[in-house]
Amino acid sequence: MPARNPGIDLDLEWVSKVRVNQQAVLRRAQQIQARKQGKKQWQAAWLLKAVTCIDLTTLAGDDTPSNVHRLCMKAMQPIRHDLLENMDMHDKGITTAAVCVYPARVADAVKSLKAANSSISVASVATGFPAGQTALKTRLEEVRMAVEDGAREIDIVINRSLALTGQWQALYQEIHQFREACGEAHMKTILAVGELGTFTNVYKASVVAMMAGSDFIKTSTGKESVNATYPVAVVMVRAIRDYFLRTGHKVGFKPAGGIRTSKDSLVWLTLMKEELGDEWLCPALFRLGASTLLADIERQIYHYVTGRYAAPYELPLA
Ligand SMILES: O=C[C@H](O)COP(=O)(O)O
Repeated sequence: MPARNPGIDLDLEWVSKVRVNQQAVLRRAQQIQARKQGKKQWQAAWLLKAVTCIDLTTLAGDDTPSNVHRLCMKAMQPIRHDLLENMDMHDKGITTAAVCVYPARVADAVKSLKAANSSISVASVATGFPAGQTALKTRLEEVRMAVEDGAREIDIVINRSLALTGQWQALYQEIHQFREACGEAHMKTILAVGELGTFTNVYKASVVAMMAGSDFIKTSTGKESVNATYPVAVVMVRAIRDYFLRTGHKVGFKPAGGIRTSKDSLVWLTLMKEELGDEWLCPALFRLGASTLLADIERQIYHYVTGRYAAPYELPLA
């Protein structure tokens, strides 16, 4: 893991001067999407890289200890052993980066992973996920409880109301308090970009979140009507780059919500490589928040190894 982002004092001058060129952002996003992707073994290698960056997620009202247990087992062995063996990758320790669950399920995930002797991180959403519309005291307590239960990563949601009304100082203070409540746990800050209205607001919220000490900035909860899109990602990764150039602190990026296909994952990796460079292409600085993406990646790997697509019973997924 690179050194954590300690944050900096709120720089309101930087925030107030931001203007985003919408046409340029849309053009850049189109260029990235249009890039030709590698085939065969190159594609398979990129897909395995994507697997190692997944926060394998379940965030459903009907989550139980047993489906969280299955999720953990899948995170530990994300691709069928014989397929990895065929690619000579079976002894490379390929797992997903983390599992991501609701706070009430953290203890279940920690227990399952510990029993299996796994060091995969448990991440938990918190702070009134997904809307963030509960009292600050409650949101802070939720972070502390998830950490106490063993979460090593906390995905907080921002108070969109503060961002939409331009209360950047109040937003900075809230995020700063969440960071303190996280203690040693890494903090990913979810901007819920689909509810921020403009690219300019997305850029402003990104830099405020980083100034307040976020280790990652994350696009979405997966519950908004618009989640991770490439144009919005261009705005966020440019903010990460600007923050790095000004402060020397590296902040990670996590697109999440609606990322379902292998092709999507390849475009996300391309975006990171082209915008932030190879250094950001690792689980310490890049995550894909996804509940169903892994199924498609495993299917594509199966096809690469066997030359045919698997029947549903051949690749059971958690
Ligand atoms: O943070 C992760 C997202 O909630 C997952 O969204 P998804 O179910 O659309 O993959």
